[in-house]
Amino acid sequence: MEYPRRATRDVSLHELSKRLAEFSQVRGWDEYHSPRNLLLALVGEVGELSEIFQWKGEVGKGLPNWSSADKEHLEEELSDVLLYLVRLADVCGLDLGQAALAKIIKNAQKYPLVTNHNDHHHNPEPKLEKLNSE
Ligand SMILES: Nc1ccn([C@H]2C[C@H](O)[C@@H](COP(=O)(O)OP(=O)(O)OP(=O)(O)O)O2)c(=O)n1
Repeated sequence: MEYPRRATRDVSLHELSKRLAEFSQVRGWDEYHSPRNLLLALVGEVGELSEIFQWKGEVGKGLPNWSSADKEHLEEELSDVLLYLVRLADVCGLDLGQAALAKIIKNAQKYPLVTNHNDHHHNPEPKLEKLNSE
């Protein structure tokens, strides 16, 4: 695949869930896709994802100097993690998209924005009360 890529349509977690359910069903894999097995598979893929960054030192945003092949490999491992995560939530009967939105709201309540009016021009970045209090 070439980089940078054209933006295409948005993909929903529901769509991924449906595609994964069908993928498993037609292969007769449903009995193996238990919550525990999927969790272990997820952790295994997180390990493979970590290997890509292992020993590299800090990596710049946008992955400067990475080859297309390296970026494609990263895309595949990120996808494996996402797909097992989405499948895990689905077989648990949970709506991961709604849960994640609810969690973002909860996070915002836990870490409210604190605007420092006196220092606005010097430091326009919003401060996190939680970090300041630590
Ligand atoms: N029982 C399985 C096996 C695989 N997959 C799907 C989900 C993952 O997206 C991908 C994982 O496939 P592999 O276990 O073959 O892992 P890799 O693609 O990482 O291959 P490799 O470990 O050889 O790099 O296939 C699945 O849903 N259920």
